[in-house]
Amino acid sequence: MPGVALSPSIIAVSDMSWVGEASAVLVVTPAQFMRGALTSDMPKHGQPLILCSKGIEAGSHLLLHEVAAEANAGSPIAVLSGPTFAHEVATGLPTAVTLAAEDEGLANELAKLIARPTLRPYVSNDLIGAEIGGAVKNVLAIACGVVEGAGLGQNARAALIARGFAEMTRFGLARGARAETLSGLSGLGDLVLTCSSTSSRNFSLGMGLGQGKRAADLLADRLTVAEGAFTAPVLREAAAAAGVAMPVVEAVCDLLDGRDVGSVIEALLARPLTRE
Ligand SMILES: NC(=O)c1ccc[n+]([C@@H]2O[C@H](COP(=O)([O-])OP(=O)(O)OC[C@H]3O[C@@H](n4cnc5c(N)ncnc54)[C@H](O)[C@@H]3O)[C@@H](O)[C@H]2O)c1
Ligand SMILES: O=P(O)(O)OC[C@H](O)CO
Repeated sequence: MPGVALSPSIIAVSDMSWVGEASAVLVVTPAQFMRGALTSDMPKHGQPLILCSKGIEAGSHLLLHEVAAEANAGSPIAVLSGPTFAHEVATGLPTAVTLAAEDEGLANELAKLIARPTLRPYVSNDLIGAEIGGAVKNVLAIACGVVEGAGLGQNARAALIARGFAEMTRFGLARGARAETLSGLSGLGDLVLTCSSTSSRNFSLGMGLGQGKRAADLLADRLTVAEGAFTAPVLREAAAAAGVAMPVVEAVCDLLDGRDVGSVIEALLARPLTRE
């Protein structure tokens, strides 16, 4: 993040043994590397792990708090998620987030540690809901970027946000999330943010797909992660396993697999009419 100075209270180190000095650990590797980072690299001192990454593990279909519990048994786990473009948080623009932990006492303690005059955490004990909102919205943001890139209009984007939220809710409820978490900051809040801005890496990946570029070329050019590209195929499998229909997610998978935009949109619109 060029041009943004680190707070003097943050010390950047490359030696993981420093983790022992911390009162809590923010875990921020891309989702698919979280198990590896927690298993092999990190000394285990039993401090709370605050998971900030958004995704579902490939193969196991586990949410990241489940991955962390397996990789680092004994550490208390919390999830920090919500509408948080990093450059806005870093420059002190007002931001609100969900901070979830099974033990609400822990969530309250961590909220005090993390809160700043312009960063306001709301606590929850619904880890599943907080994680599913963040993981699913990344895939839906790709879809909204496609709409922008292909010039499909603002009606289409609003429809995708609303129907995408219906998919997020169906999948979340099937996996044990609470509806009010999905309609809160970490679900609907983050969905609205990432579906409306080119600051989102997922949205901008979708824009490229909508302009007819190949997913492999777009991903090869990136310096930072667009999690939705990795979550989409995992989510498609996990939704099938849970018996949940997610047509927008399937359409994103088809586009990432190289199908052309016109035929994917046509197929999405040609599905049988149904109840809202
Ligand atoms: N950037 C944001 O605005 C933002 C906001 C909220 C949540 N997130 C989530 O945070 C996570 C990380 O996002 P980011 O923007 O920091 O991504 P990034 O790609 O900029 O950085 C990820 C970090 O993980 C490291 N890393 C990459 N591969 C690794 C591996 N195999 N083992 C260990 N470390 C590895 C990278 O060196 C880098 O320091 C994602 O899940 C993202 O969805 C990002
Ligand atoms: O740039 P994106 O699409 O990864 O979005 C970043 C954050 O998840 C927004 O909350």
